[in-house]
Amino acid sequence: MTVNLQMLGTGDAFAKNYYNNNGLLLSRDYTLLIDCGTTAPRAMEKLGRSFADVNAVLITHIHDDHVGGLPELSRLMKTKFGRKMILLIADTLAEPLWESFQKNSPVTAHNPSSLEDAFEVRLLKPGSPHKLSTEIILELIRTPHIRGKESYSLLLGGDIFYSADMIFQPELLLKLVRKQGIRQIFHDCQLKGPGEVHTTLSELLSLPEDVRKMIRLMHYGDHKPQFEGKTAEMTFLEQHVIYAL
Ligand SMILES: Nc1ccn([C@@H]2O[C@@H]3COP(=O)(O)O[C@H]3[C@H]2O)c(=O)n1
Ligand SMILES: [Zn+2]
Ligand SMILES: [Zn+2]
Repeated sequence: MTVNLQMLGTGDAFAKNYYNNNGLLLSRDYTLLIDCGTTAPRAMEKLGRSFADVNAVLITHIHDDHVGGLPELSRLMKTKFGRKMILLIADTLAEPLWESFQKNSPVTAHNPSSLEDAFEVRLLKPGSPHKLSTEIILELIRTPHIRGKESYSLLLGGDIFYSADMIFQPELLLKLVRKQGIRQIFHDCQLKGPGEVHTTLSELLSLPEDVRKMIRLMHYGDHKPQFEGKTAEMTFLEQHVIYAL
């Protein structure tokens, strides 16, 4: 049994050469879209994929590069496929997501009247494993990004960590690897300048070698080519490439 990861994009919020950092978790009987930023519909088109083949969309936090494509996704599902997409979201994020959804929606006569009108909403409890299919089990872990706003990274299958946008958390990463048997880490990475709300490359380089070996970098800026060969054992996750997990 194999689960694959294909990123629709690996760029940060301002990247022009990369689509937003959104991913498809692909298994034999279930496809999960992780985040749906403004560029997600275009990236799906570019990959020749259809939202009709996605079983659910999971949201990590409320920033446009992670949720800006949801109004188009909802509209497409209703008009083209006559149904609603399943939306998986931490219970605490449902209200702020609805506010952002309304802000990102063009005004039409058929705008949804609630999040439940736009999606089949499934609220997830952070800190508990959720079995989505025979091969996909995930848990939301709250991680810091913007002060006062909740954001959730993902534990996939108990041995993979997929960061939401987050401030560097070395203790968490060491605990996941040393105590919880994590063997792969997909991490957001700000390559230049102070991190502020993201983890920087310098911070990730300060981790021990055995942890660095597990890390693939994502959510990077357009200057990424300048950093090839400068990330020690860490490798860049490339958009559109299919990785076996
Ligand atoms: N100068 C900036 C810096 C950041 N931002 C927003 O902050 C968000 C941080 O998380 P993100 O998901 O990378 O998206 C960033 C921008 O929306 C912004 O809008 N302007
Ligand atoms: Zn982001
Ligand atoms: Zn963010």
